[in-house]
Amino acid sequence: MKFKSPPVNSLSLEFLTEFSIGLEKLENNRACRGVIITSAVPKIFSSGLDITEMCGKSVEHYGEFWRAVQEMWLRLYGSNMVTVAAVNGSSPAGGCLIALSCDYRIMAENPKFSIGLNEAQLGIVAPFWFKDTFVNVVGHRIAERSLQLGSLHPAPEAQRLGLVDELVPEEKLMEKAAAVMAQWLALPDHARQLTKTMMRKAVLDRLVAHREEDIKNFITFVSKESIQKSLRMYMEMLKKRKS
Ligand SMILES: CCCCC/C=C\C/C=C\CC/C=C/CC(=O)SCCNC(=O)CCNC(=O)[C@H](O)C(C)(C)COP(=O)(O)OP(=O)(O)OC[C@H]1O[C@@H](n2cnc3c(N)ncnc32)[C@H](O)[C@@H]1OP(=O)(O)O
Repeated sequence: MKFKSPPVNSLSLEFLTEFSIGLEKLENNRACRGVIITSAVPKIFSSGLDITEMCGKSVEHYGEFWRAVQEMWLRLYGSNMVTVAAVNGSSPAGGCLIALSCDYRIMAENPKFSIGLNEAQLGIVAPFWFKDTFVNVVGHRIAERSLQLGSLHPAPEAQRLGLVDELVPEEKLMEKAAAVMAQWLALPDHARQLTKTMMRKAVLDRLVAHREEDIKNFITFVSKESIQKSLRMYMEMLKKRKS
């Protein structure tokens, strides 16, 4: 799957819906045992959740949007397929969540590309299931420090922390991803799938059990005037940085 929503592959409601439908179709296709996720937009894997979806919209819209974010994660993190992220550009916040939800992460070895859960920098809080996914990849201490600081880690640091599994030159990224996929697909599906479920089930079940409460929390949180102000200021900062 190649993300192609220029300029920055931000995860809008429409993008998330299409992504989830795409994953569902592949999941239901018995001929498909694995998926490599990458980007067709130069230098950007995904800029994370589309901030405009969280600014100045109705309570109903926030609810619909957050359900789509949850749905995407439940499908990807809970997928029976082998999932490999070929991270060929920067990947903040929701973009990082997508990579973290895969079975294996390969990143282009460009120090200008960064990845991490930077929510704290926007004045918002990564939800518990973002945090759980992160902890399952890098461990509690690294996740705690990185989340509190809202760190975006340049590719070499991301590899040192275990946030990505390996770095390769950008031109070799897809070749490497295909080799990793072949290695993982060499195992019997049922054994690999049951093992994956065993490792991820508790974290998935926790969101399933608290899904409606999580949506309510998101709506309450994002509707606060102080949070709206932080998000607006962040968007302005992005625009100023450009000019
Ligand atoms: C205790 C109670 C707890 C309760 C908790 C309950 C719920 C939790 C609540 C909230 C959690 C919400 C979770 C959010 C996770 C997220 O994903 S937030 C998004 C974070 N993303 C970012 O910080 C990335 C911002 N973008 C960038 O850093 C850069 O754009 C880039 C990706 C590095 C690319 O840089 P580049 O120079 O190439 O491009 P530009 O910066 O010029 O951008 C082009 C264009 O795109 C716009 N844009 C960029 N990112 C986004 C985005 N994420 N959403 C929307 N729009 C984006 C940018 O503004 C430019 O627009 P233009 O000026 O109009 O051209």
